[in-house]
Amino acid sequence: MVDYVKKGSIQVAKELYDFVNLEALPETGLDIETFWADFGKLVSDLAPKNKDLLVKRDEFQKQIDAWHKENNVFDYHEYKAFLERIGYLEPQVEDFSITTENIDDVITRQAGPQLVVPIDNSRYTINAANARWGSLYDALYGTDAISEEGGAEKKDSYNPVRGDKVIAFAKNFLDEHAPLKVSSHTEAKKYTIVKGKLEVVLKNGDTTELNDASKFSGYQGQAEEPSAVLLKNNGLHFEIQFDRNHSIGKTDEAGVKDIYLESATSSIMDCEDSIAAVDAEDKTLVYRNWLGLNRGDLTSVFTKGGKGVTRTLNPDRTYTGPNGEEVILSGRVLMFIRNVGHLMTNNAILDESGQEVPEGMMDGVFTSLMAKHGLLGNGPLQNSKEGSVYIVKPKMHGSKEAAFANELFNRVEDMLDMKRNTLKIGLMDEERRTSLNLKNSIHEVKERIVFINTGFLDRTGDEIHTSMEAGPMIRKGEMKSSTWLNAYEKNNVRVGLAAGLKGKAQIGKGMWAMPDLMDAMLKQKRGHLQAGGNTAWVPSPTAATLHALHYHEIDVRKVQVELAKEVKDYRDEILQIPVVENPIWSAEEIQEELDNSAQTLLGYVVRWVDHGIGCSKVPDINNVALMEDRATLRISSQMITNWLHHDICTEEQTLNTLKRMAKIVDEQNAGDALYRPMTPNFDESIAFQAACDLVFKGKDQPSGYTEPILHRRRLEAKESKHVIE
Ligand SMILES: CC(=O)SCCNC(=O)CCNC(=O)[C@H](O)C(C)(C)COP(=O)(O)OP(=O)(O)OC[C@H]1O[C@@H](n2cnc3c(N)ncnc32)[C@H](O)[C@@H]1OP(=O)(O)O
Ligand SMILES: O=CC(=O)O
Ligand SMILES: [Mg+2]
Repeated sequence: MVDYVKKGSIQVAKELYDFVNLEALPETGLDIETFWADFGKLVSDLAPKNKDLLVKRDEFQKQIDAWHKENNVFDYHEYKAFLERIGYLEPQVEDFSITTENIDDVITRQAGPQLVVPIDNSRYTINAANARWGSLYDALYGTDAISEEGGAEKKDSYNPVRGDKVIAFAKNFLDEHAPLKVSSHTEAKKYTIVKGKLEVVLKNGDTTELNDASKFSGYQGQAEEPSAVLLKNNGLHFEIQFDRNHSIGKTDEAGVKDIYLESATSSIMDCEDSIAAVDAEDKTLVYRNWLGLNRGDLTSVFTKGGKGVTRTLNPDRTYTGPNGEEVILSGRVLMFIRNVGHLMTNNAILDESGQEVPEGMMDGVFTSLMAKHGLLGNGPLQNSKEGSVYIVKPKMHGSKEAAFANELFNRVEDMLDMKRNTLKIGLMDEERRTSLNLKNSIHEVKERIVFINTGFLDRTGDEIHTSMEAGPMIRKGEMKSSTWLNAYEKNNVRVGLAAGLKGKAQIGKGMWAMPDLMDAMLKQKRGHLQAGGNTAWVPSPTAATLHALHYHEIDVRKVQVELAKEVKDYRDEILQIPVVENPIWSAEEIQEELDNSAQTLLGYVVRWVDHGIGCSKVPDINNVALMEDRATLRISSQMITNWLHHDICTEEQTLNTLKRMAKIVDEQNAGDALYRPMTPNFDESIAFQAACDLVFKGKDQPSGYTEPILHRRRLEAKESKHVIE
């Protein structure tokens, strides 16, 4: 039973109410009574509009379903005309340019990795905030970016053969991006600063300097024996660090102990798909962490390797510049906060008729309130130098929903006494109706937009669900190379550039969802920059450091200049539905696809429902660890639902597959003492029931979203004490 406090027209769960009154409102200049009265008014004014937008989504889906049922023979021109007629495809607004102001340099002047982190985990969240800088040596040594061939295996103790490979890679990086006039960094014996210039004494006694002296940006320590030299390339910094007493530094003739890269320039603190927040208790934790991040005083105390660790936010980094001036660089990422979308409600607050209020409205108000502490400088650190708050809004369908977000943000600014457009918006392009109407959607938020991003995972889920009645979908692995997806990626960049995002806003690319495959990421993720993305998502700080290498290789500003010349309307390609007309899959192929989706689905859902963990590394059937979140779950559940609906597989086969895979997932988790197996009593496992719901009731889920089922089942698990803390 939730303990509520009645406050005017609304009821607020006591835990959240106390937190807001005692921790969040003090020092903001806002009055408690006025705040809650304004919140009640906001809900009564905007909740009905929110509801109407969701009704519109359902109406479109019903119309599209009916059209496919009536039109067995697909005629593209008729299909498109139908989408225009019902308003799903909107008439496009005239050309325009965005006018956002007060944007931090990270967005306007830098291209770099964007790290996403579940905000309910303070340890990871602080780590993400500090991931602005990362050790290249560690990132290479600890991952498959360096192969184990030739005796370079990772061992319990330091393996010098592997270490040498790491150093060779890193010195090559220096030669590529801060080359010397003569010779190579591998030949360096000493680095010194002479008359504001970097001088390098070589092993043969000669002295050389940087090919491009302007890359030298500062140093730490003494000019004649610096402890770090700061360099810059393509707008990103890196440090060569020296210590002749360090275990690595003493093996290097120049005393180099590491190379530190500016890594994640920005980070997304996620209240959405990577967390499980279903009630006031969970939401309070989320908001409390965000408050600490904005004040700069968030701390996490934990045990690692048998040792107690207290993790705090890093300070800025200070250097002496080439002319003796002080140079200060941020020690932390620029933080965005991803709110939830317009779909869900949460029982943390009830409206005048006892209904749960829209969770997106709660997030809008509370995440902005917490950020106000940063704007006012209430703590030791500040996020934005420009006085802006960066909110990512996911899962919006079309321009009317973007307009609604804008209206909500206006109202929140008024309520929190913030200047108009203090709240910036990152618009996720991850639903079909937004991709098709992207220009109009950007137009609705043109004074506050700071990023668009192709959330291709949710977008794939929406692709499957929207065209559920069109036929059986191609296999999951084929989606990435399909016509619609490639056109969607290109369209996002093209529309963004045409709307003037270059130099004003990020054009972001999606997540690298294989956190352990760093070699593959190094080989593939430069494609995001070549496609015009000036940021792209990574799942971990290590991935951020390695992905940063791509931004040294490629100057995205130049790529964007070229891409901006292209004039093309991709919407006809985006509308190519990825169905198979005459499926000829063998029984083995069908079973393989089912096994694959069922395994990752169960592996993710069991941790969500029983443990409240919203983002997990789950092995697929080939034992590759995949990052699973609600968006990947949306794909796997909708995939199976689609094949069931089109009789590619049977209910019995699917249930048997789920049961068989549950056993495998149980075995994979056998080492976890807190794990609650799904087998053999399937009926008693709430997690297994959730998985079945997602698949067998998947067709009826709004836009194929997984949140309604997950939330309901997690609440059930919490109530029945099936929860594992
Ligand atoms: C479609 C979408 O919406 S994508 C966006 C949602 N996805 C995400 O947010 C992905 C975020 N990533 C994660 O949650 C995690 O990296 C996972 C779940 C994928 C893997 O987590 P784990 O199995 O614990 O990772 P692993 O054991 O390899 O590494 C743990 C270490 O890395 C750190 N770490 C891992 N991921 C992150 C992260 N995203 N941010 C900060 N630190 C991280 C941890 O803090 C920990 O270090 P510590 O012990 O010093 O604290
Ligand atoms: O939010 C990201 C996605 O791919 O979905
Ligand atoms: Mg998404």
